[in-house]
Amino acid sequence: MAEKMETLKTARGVSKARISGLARDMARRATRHVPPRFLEAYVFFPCVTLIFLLVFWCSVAYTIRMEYETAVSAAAESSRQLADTYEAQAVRNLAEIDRTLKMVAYAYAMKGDHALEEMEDRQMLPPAIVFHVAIATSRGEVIASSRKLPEPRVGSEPFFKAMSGNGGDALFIGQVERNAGSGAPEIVFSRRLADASGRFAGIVMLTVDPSYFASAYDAAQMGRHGFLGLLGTDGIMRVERVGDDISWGAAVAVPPARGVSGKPGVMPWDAGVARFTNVRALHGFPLVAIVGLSREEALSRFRRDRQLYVLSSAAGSMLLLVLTAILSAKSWALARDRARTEERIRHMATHDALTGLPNRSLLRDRLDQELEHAQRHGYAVTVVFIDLDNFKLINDSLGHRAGDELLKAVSSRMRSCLRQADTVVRLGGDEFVLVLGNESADGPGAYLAIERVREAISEPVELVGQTYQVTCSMGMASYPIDGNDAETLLSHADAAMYRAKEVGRNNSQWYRPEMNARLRDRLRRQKQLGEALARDQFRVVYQPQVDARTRNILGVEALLRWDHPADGPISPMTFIPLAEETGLIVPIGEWVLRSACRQGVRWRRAGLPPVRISVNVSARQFLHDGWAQTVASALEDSGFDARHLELELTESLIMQDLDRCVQTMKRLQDMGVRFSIDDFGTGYSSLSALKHLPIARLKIDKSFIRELPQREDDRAIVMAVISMSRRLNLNVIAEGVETQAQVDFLCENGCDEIQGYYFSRPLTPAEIGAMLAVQPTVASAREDA
Ligand SMILES: Nc1nc2c(ncn2[C@@H]2O[C@@H]3COP(=O)(O)O[C@H]4[C@@H](O)[C@H](n5cnc6c(=O)[nH]c(N)nc65)O[C@@H]4COP(=O)(O)O[C@H]3[C@H]2O)c(=O)[nH]1
Repeated sequence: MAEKMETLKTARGVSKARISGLARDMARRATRHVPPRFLEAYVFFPCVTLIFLLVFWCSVAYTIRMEYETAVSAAAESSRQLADTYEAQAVRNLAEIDRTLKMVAYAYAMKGDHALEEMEDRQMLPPAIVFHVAIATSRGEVIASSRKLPEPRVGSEPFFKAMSGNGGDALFIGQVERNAGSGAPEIVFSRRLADASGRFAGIVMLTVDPSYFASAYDAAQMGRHGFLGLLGTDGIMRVERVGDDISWGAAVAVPPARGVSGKPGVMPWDAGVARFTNVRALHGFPLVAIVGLSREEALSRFRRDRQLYVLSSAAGSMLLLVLTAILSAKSWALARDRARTEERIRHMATHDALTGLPNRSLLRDRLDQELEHAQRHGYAVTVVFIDLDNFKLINDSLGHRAGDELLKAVSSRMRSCLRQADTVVRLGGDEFVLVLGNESADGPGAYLAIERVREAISEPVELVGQTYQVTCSMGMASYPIDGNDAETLLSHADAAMYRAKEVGRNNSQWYRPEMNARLRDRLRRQKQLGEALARDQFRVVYQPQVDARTRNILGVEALLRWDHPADGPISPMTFIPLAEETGLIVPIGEWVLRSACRQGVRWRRAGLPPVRISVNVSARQFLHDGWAQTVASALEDSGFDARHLELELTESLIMQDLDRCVQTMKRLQDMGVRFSIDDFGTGYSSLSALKHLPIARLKIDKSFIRELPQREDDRAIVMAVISMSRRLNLNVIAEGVETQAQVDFLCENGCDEIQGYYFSRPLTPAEIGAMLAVQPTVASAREDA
């Protein structure tokens, strides 16, 4: 039974503890699986993407570089091959021209003036459409020409002058000149003619259009900006061709004999256009062949490919960046949600779900921090244990929802009357702990704060439409006086709180060393109390309630006794509050009720007159669901007449929840059960409320009887209660009557019944049986019945 009670009592606490345990577990698990920050997808993806893009663009740059070098070397190679071809072609053409001049010179020596005519007839001359061959005398008169047009005199021409002087017999290649007759540009190749004695006899000339030497220009290979040219070693360009443009006569510096260019550059004849240029000195001729390929054209394909490559790579990179951004954004959102969930779980693990206050698991952290701070700066820290006095009752009677409302209200009041730096913790149930830090060791701060909290808690609170007042018991322990560490301070504050409860609730107690021993005792008692029912250590004694006039026993009050095997009899004043607090009063009270009912039946069966039995009922019992059912079952099981059963309720019990109380009372009244109000005068019963209650008797508390008849105010109260009962048509009984004077006073003032040591102490059932057996009549009891 005790176990069952403990289970009932802690059911909510356990489930809350289990929830917060679960939350802690979830928090642990959640944090255990959290990857390091750099492995979070929203960091990892961009990093991997950036590294990938870096590598990718390095490889793009490398590939472009390689492509460029391939394109450059291909262009250089192409330029070299073209130069080879051009060189060979130019040398062949020049050699042909020179051979023609030599043949004409020979024929002139053999045949005289008709040599040219004869060679022409024999088709020994190159095609006249391109080449013109002529012979001039030593005076410069043209005496034979393959050209039909009359040849001008050439005596003044530079080539003639050059030949007529000491020119030797080498081939002379003139500069490009305009023909005096036709105006067409021409290059004159000439050789010296000598007479038999070797004197200058004239010259043989071959003129050709300079474009003849540029005809090798192949636009398919050289593009529109390729360069093809023949440069005289005298620095005068004989012909140069760029695309379709042919020109001559430019004076440029003569390049090295064999210039091979692997790289593009701008040569003196290039007019700013960079080219892959190859220069070849023509063997045996005073000429240099030049071939140049425009860099722009040679690398245009590479440039196109490069652009395409860069654009497609950039597009790919952009796509990748966009995808990464989307993934990262999603992952970031997920991570943020997860972080919020973790935060929520962490909060759940460290805070109480109902009140939002820090819970037990955070208490140690906060307290340790405060102590560390206090040790460093010489401050005091006060730990306050708080337990609401009537919480269990309100929770049981008004329901959990009202209990929750009360806890929330109390929590926010406590929070609002403390500093931000102070900690308010809900341990579970109706237990709270305050940690008041930063107190100067001898200042009044903690006292004032504790008083503020006590007052705030006891402010009236509205629950299910009614106003209630809740008080609390507080226990305090301070660093450094009462302990140096969290463990000690908490246990000392707890012990002080228990002391506050013992002293009578609604008060606060500072820790004193002897409290610990008391607390240990109390816990031991609590455990023993839980086992007492099962070990059959309880018994019930009965105290007679006698008629004030006739002194006949009208009823008996059932009073519980606990015979502890080791400690002897234990007073109900000690163990009943403990049983109420732990909830054990419910099964214990039921046992008393059943015992009393059974005893009543036993007396009847023994042939004794019927007697009223009053049973004390505590609030927790009475407001417990199913109490009426328990009474009905006790009556039925024992067969005791309900009309002889009286339940003693206290004023405070009734006032806790008047409506509910009235409801239960009415149900029991319908069965025949009666009620008396115990300890009348000690509470604050509303008289108008009493009028509506199905009450048979008022019991004047013994505290008003003790000093009767001497004390005036007690006299006044007793008389007032008796006269009020008269008016309300209620029976009055005085308890704790010990003296004749008290009896006289009560009788004189019309008290109906009397209970007290004056007549009898509480007795065993057998002793009561014996008393009843000798009693002449039990008129009142019978009347009542
Ligand atoms: N000084 C003095 N005292 C007298 C005199 N006559 C009777 N008493 C004592 O006064 C108490 C009367 O009970 P109570 O007011 O209901 O007060 C009771 C009642 O509140 C509680 N109690 C006892 N038995 C039960 C029980 O079965 N159920 C519940 N709920 N409470 C119980 O324990 C309290 C104390 O019970 P007890 O120690 O038995 O103390 C009894 C009784 O022994 C007298 O002339 N002078």
